[in-house]
Amino acid sequence: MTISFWRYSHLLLAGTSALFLIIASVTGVILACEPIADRSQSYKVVDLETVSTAKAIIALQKEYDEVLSLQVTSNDEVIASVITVDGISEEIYVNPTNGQRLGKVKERHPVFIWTTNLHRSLFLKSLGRIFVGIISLLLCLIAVTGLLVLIQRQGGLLKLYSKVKERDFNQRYHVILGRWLLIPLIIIASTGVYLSLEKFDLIPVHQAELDWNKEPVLPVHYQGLSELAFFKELKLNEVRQITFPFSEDELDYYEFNLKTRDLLVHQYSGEIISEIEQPFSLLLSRWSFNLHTGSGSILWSLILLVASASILFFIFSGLMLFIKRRRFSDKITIVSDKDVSDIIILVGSESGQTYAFARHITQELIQQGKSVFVSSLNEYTSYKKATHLLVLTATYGDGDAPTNARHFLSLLPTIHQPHPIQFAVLGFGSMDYKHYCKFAIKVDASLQDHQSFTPLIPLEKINEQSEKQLNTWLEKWSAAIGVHHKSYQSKKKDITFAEFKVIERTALNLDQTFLLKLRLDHNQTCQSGDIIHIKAPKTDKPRAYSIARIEDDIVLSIKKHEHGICSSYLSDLQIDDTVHAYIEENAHFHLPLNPESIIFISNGTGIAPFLGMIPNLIDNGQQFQFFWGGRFKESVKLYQPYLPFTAGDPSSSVHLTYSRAPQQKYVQHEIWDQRKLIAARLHNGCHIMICGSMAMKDDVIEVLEKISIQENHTALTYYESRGQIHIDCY
Ligand SMILES: Cc1cc2nc3c(=O)[nH]c(=O)nc-3n(C[C@H](O)[C@H](O)[C@H](O)COP(=O)(O)O)c2cc1C
Repeated sequence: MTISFWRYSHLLLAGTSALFLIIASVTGVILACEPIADRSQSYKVVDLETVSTAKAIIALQKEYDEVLSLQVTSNDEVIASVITVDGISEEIYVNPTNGQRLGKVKERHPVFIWTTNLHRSLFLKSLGRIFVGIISLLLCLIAVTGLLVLIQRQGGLLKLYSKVKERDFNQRYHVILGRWLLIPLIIIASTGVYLSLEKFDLIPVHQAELDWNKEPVLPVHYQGLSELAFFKELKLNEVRQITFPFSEDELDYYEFNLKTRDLLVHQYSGEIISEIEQPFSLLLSRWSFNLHTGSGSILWSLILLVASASILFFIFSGLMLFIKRRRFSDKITIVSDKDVSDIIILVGSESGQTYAFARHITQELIQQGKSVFVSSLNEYTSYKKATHLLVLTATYGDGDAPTNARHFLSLLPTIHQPHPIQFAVLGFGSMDYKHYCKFAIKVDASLQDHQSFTPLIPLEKINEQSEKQLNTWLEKWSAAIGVHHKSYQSKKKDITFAEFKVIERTALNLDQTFLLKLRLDHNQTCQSGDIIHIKAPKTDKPRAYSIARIEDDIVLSIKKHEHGICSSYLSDLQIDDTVHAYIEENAHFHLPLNPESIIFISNGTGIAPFLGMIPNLIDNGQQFQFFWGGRFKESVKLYQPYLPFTAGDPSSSVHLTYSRAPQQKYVQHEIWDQRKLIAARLHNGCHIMICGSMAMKDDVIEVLEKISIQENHTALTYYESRGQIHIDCY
């Protein structure tokens, strides 16, 4: 089973039972205090191993008019039910060696009685008890699935207690507390389930009964108890309860309930008249009770208290992690069901900006009571109830589709729509490219040709995510489908350029490539995968480069182009020079949170973000595979100071290929050679990060597609829709 399966099960179980677990946890904490409070005033005065039952019985009979029973508590205190010489009947703690009264047995505090009722049945009697039993079972499953996630995450059972790699507070302590408290939690939950099953008579009990009609065999000499071997030898520590004979009649016996057996004993001869072993189910029930309530052990009560309180922390930190994962996910979660939605939004996006706009429209429509279904263009299919289709798509390369839209044009003619649908296409692109919004144009033309689709409004193109253009289009489209619209504001922060000091610049290598190390200012937060926009002097447009974050610096890998103004300017920089730039967050290409493993694929300068990510993974002991394609064997030397492996001695997780001599291999060929490993990793939830040229990306995606189908019998779009593929190409 994969980690994601167990993680989803863990999340689902916790999500459905969270409210009740909070009640169980708070009441559990209060109830765990009861044995601790009881122990603060202990009536244990002697070591029970040293006191014979003969001594205790004689002492009690001397001190009181009548003794009905004697009970030994799990805290080694002795309680006697007596009638005093003044004729008062009471339950008291006694000193078993002399029968002296130590204190009256108090009633339970009303707070504990109230809390017990809430904890056991939510004040709903039998129905509540059933409910609580089910919640206990769910807690058991949550703890077990949590343990399985933990075992897989730590790399096996034996590494369960090895160093915790997570840095995020909630994540880190979810794991640390989890591995210490899972066992107590499993015990609390499973004993809770057992006690519930027992309450509803679902545990078979074969209880034999003591035979009161049996006659004694041994002759009676009327000796005192102190002369009878049975009473002399049996010490109080083995006793749970003694019920005294009702009268002095020879056929009235002592009834002894010991730890594992029950006996009837003749009061004058000490002969065992009848004896039964207690059934295993009864012992199990007693253990369950003690383990669940902490009765009898102050240490265990404290562990129960901490474990119960920890449930609150697990719920809180789990919720925080869930929210964080959702926030970090660069895809919109699928809204509603494709076959019940009126409006279908299909997105074609590579770096996630188009999704931001899709998210805005979806939220607006949902707030107005519309049912909306959102997915990628690759996931195009039939829609039973749809009346409107909206396509939002970027363009890449030579007017090509973004990766998550590459199948749309071939899928379109093959799928039959049950009803006519009105469509609109909005293209996202940049006028800097020769084929401005060309893919959106192709999509629009294909939909026009399809008999199921009729245009609602003509195709529009948005240059560089222009908010002004977006809002004008939004007004038109909203009016056409009859909804209100709220203007769109991208969450991009205001751009402020800053000065970055040059710390290091390498010489050009044989590929005309060099590394530039810049110092970050204290206020700048960024991580590997973000983009730096650098403006060369006397130019208007900044150039974008992917960054590696290494401690307080960022490292860029730059290829000097013959007529490239910015790359030439950067290649001439000296130490302590400054560059004018700003950093843009590129969340969709950050290191995924706690991935099972990662496959890094890049060529040329696309290696840059990975120079910061790989050392991080190695530090955390996480699994990775690294594929890089360069031109010559010497090409990788430039990056060696940042890679914790050497070019000549690649470990099994490092795959370097060279397109020129000696072996003439491209990165996609090496990926194909490693297909078994890649397929297995993908299947287990591994993330793939691709950075480099668009041409390399197209070839790599083609090979991954082939591997996915051939080895896993699954289309690559399946892994894409689960957010496992991250692309940042240029
Ligand atoms: C490597 C690269 C190639 C691009 N090619 C084109 C293109 O051929 N035509 C175009 O109009 N825009 C092109 N663009 C611009 C993107 O389509 C545009 O930035 C879009 O808003 C990105 O949306 P996304 O973040 O959802 O992928 C290209 C952008 C990049 C980075």
